[in-house]
Amino acid sequence: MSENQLKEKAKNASQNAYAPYSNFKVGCAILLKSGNVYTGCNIENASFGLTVCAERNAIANAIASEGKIELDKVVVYTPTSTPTPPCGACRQVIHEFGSPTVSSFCDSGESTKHRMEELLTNAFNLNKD
Ligand SMILES: O=c1ccn([C@H]2C[C@H](O)[C@@H](CO)O2)c(=O)[nH]1
Ligand SMILES: [Zn+2]
Repeated sequence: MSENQLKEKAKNASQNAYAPYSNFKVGCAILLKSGNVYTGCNIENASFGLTVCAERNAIANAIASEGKIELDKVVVYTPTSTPTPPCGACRQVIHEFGSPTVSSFCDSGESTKHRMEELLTNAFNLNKD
């Protein structure tokens, strides 16, 4: 699936966001190495800390359907005038499932594209022996 098709899916997913507190509806589409695509939106909670981002919900959706996953591309839509790459928590969770490209786009049409290593340098890993 093309980057533009992934953008369309991410923006569509944002329409399902539950964001009554921030009114900031985010959507995410992820392309797996398997070739399949999953989406997610942010889901807020009255207990603010329980809010889950669009990116992590997309990953949860993929794992619920496929079990083991490997991320190829992550595309995020935010309702902003400049592209907004994922928050730190999402970067660490994306890192858990591969080293995808991460694209962010917004309402101005502007977009950014980063490799995971740029977004999360020296990532935390459990290097047990
Ligand atoms: O990477 C991010 C950062 C924030 N949000 C959501 C969480 C919250 O509902 C709203 C404002 O922070 O945006 C995401 O979906 N992804
Ligand atoms: Zn996040």
